[in-house]
Formats: sequence, C-alpha cells, structure tokens
Amino acid sequence: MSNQHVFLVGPMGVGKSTIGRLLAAELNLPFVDTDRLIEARTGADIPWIFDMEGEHGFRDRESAVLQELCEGEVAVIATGGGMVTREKNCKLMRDSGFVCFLSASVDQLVERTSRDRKRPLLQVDDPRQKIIDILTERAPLYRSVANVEVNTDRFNPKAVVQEIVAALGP
Ligand SMILES: Nc1ncnc2c1ncn2[C@@H]1O[C@H](COP(=O)(O)OP(=O)(O)O)[C@@H](O)[C@H]1O
Ligand SMILES: O=C(O)C1=C[C@@H](OP(=O)(O)O)[C@@H](O)[C@H](O)C1
Ligand SMILES: [Mg+2]
Repeated sequence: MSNQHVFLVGPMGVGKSTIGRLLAAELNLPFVDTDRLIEARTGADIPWIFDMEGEHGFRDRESAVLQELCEGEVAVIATGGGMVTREKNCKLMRDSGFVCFLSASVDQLVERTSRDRKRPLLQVDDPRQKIIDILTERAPLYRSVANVEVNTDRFNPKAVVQEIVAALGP
C-alpha cells in the first residue's frame, strides 16, 4: 500500500494502462487512466478531441485532469505518453508522488501499438519512424521525471508489477 500517488509514464504502447490496472489491484489503490478520464470529462474519444481541438486542446485537457488527480485521493495513475511534454505536468508529478518510467525497445513499441488505431499521433505512413522521433524527444523527459525505470521487454505485465512494487519499497 502506497501513501502517495504512483504515476506511470512512458511511450505509447509500453503498457502503462495495462500495468497500471494490475498495480492498483496489487496495492489496493484506485486506478485512473488519464486518457479515460479525459474522454469521460469531454464526452468524446481521443481521436475526436485531436480532430476537433488539435493536440494543443488535448494537452490542455490532459493538464487539467492531472491537476485534479494530484489533488484527489491517492491512486495509481496511468498517464498518456505525452504527459511529460509540459514542464508543469512534470513538476506536478514529481511533487505529488512516485513516478515510474516504463521503457521498451522500438520493436516492442511498434508491435504493441499495431493492434489498434486509437492513437492519433501514430496514424502516419511510417509509425515506426514516428515512434523513434517521439522517443528521441521524450526519453530525456521521462528520465528526468522518474524515480525508477523499469524495462518491460522481457517481462509480462504481472512481472512488471512485481518490479514496481519492489521499487516502491516497504
Ligand atoms: N509487458 C508486456 N508485454 C507484452 N505486451 C504488453 C505488455 N504490457 C502491455 N502489453 C500490450 O501492449 C498493448 C499496449 O498496452 P497499453 O497498456 O495500452 O499501453 P500504453 O497505455 O502505455 O499505451 C496492449 O495490447 C497490451 O496488452
Ligand atoms: O504519446 C502521446 O502523445 C499520446 C499517448 C496516448 O496515450 P498512451 O500512451 O496510453 O497510448 C494518448 O494520450 C494520446 O493518443 C497521445
Ligand atoms: Mg494508455
């Protein structure tokens, strides 16, 4: 049981939403996925928000739900891959809890994001190159905000959860 928020950050497809749910059950904490909360607040899905309001509009909504969650009850919070692109979000996470950076190889990210089409930023001719470009930009941000990095390439979600629980300490 953690007495502070646990944030999962990392690139699209690394497993934040999947692992967050399992981790919350393991820690006996509520689970919130910022993307799902944004959709609930907006009454529309993420592709619609990107279409109608652009990435900037989505980022505004993302910052607003993060602020709300940081002020709320202790929870495991799976963020969207771009949460770290605003410095004020990074500061909020650093100041409000334990931040875990989930990482994976480009091959795994390509594979894990290829199964659905719900990520607007990957609806491009060359999603692999887009993933590489995004990682180049964001990897330093993920590292700067994180208390721990857990590589998920070799681990199934349950094993990743155990790694995070160990990193959280007693
Ligand atoms: N450790 C893992 N090993 C293999 N596949 C995984 C792992 N974690 C998640 N996945 C799969 O990868 C896909 C993307 O996971 P998701 O939790 O939506 O990632 P994110 O929220 O980081 O974008 C899902 O199909 C999920 O089942
Ligand atoms: O990396 C990003 O900028 C995004 C990641 C997505 O979440 P996941 O990382 O859960 O796929 C979602 O927030 C949106 O499509 C934008
Ligand atoms: Mg997710």
